[in-house]
Amino acid sequence: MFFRAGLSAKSQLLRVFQPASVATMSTGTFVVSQPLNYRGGSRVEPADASGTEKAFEPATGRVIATFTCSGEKEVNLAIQSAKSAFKIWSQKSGMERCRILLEAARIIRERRDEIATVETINNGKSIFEARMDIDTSWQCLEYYAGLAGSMAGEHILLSGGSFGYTRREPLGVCVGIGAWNYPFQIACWKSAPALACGNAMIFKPSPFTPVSALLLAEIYTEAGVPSGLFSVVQGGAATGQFLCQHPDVAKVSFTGSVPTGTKIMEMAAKGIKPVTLELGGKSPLIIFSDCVMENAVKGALMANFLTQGEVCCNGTRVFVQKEILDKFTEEVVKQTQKIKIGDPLLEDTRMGPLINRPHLERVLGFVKLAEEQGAKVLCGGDLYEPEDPKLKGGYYMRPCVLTNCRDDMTCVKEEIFGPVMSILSFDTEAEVLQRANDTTFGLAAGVFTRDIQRAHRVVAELQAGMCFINNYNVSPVELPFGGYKKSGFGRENGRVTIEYYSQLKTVCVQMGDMESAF
Ligand SMILES: NC(=O)C1=CN([C@@H]2O[C@H](COP(=O)(O)OP(=O)(O)OC[C@H]3O[C@@H](n4cnc5c(N)ncnc54)[C@H](O)[C@@H]3O)[C@@H](O)[C@H]2O)C=CC1
Ligand SMILES: C[N+](C)(C)CCCC(=O)O
Repeated sequence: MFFRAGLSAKSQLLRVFQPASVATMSTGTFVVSQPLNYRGGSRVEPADASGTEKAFEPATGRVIATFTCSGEKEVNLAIQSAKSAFKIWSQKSGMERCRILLEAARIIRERRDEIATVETINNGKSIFEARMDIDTSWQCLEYYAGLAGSMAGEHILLSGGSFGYTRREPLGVCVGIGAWNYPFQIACWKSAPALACGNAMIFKPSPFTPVSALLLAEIYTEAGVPSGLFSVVQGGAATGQFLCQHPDVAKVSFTGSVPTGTKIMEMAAKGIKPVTLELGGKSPLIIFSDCVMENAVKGALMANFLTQGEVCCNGTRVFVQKEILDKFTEEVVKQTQKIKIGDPLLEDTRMGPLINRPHLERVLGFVKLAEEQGAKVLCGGDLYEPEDPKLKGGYYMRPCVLTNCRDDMTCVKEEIFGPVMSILSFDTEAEVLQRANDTTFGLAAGVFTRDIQRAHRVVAELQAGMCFINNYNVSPVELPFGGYKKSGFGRENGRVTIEYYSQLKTVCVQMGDMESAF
């Protein structure tokens, strides 16, 4: 088995990368038998349990791992171990941390295909996309490695030669809680800035996708972080609560749904802990009639069908200016029907299965409801049955384009988190802006137009944290990402995220004798 679970830290250091093992991986073969918790620099079985979970291969419906959810004792042990590691790590200079993070980035790059393969097997996204995710993962580590050495405070002169200065200090033990749609990328987008700032991190993946975070933990160890600095605890809501409520946890960074985000914030409020919340969305994509049609069509597909549509920032409300509605719709349907669905490990597949059966049924339910409410299904929205017999138990559907949509329909108001695009038409810029902003979410938005002034005028009015002009769903790690309104707050990526993983200490220095009111 290619998966090097269970090797000691030492033998991992001696490990030689074996790309041949990746080549032998195919859909329907992978099983994980090693522990999926990572603490103190190695894989461990949790010290106590609050139930068990099964992880699936969505392409086939096979169980690939059965694991124990961590109880309070295990969470406490992980926090203890993180606290010890924090003592060592936080004393290192930024340049020392930089070197280790760069080494981790290098290892991820070297093992890109292997990590992408694991991601595809456990999540279902195409291998083509998974490789892109792994690229934005190592790029994130590289980016924060670069910033680690240049973190600095200010020096402020005061009267009489006195002065003050500020120190940017780490927070301590941070918790990362992830969703299942970008398991490895989320773990990197949270841990890279956390570690760069001198923190330790305990990461809890979604129980649907427990596997790839372990590879990251092993890579950090191999790169030289102190043992315990990055730990993985597995489990669902109960385990997450133990983490969020622990008094020794300094910060929680969460990616997931709005209802869970609310609970996380409530728990953090009790301990006065800062939180970063990356929540859901129902983002607008506005296509003006003066767009470059070919680009706008590509944009609409990128905005809706990456990772089977299971993307928080997807532009699922596609507003098209009336003059080009028919032409645009025809072209979008044509391109959507060409998307190759099937075994996600095949090189030419562009859409794999959804994450699990209940989610597939939920997404199909949204399509049915849309039809009942008057929308017209132009393509897809039904089950896809691959010919390959080993894929029969998988969770596939055809990507769907809906037209005749109205703003009050459920498919236009609620996050579907599946491959379902709703097309709406509009007349004027003022009208589309009002409709685009008429949502409690505010994660992302997109505009396609050739009119440069209109593009900037429109994005200035859009109530969304991440706006795209003439592209969509690209993720340069240099750019901050995060939401407005109920899509959350705090940011991931970009320079600003340093502020979310550090705290500012002010030091006020008296040079002469001090004065007193007494
Ligand atoms: N803004 C963003 O970057 C993203 C947002 N999302 C949102 O996430 C949702 C899908 O992801 P899911 O994993 O189903 O979301 P979820 O909110 O059910 O779970 C997310 C994570 O929180 C954990 N969790 C659940 N209850 C908890 C509790 N009470 N305390 C602590 N942890 C708890 C889960 O085990 C999981 O690891 C979508 O609705 C989407 O809107 C997903 C990906 C990215
Ligand atoms: C990588 N990207 C931009 C397509 C999505 C990132 C946010 C998420 O985790 O859903």
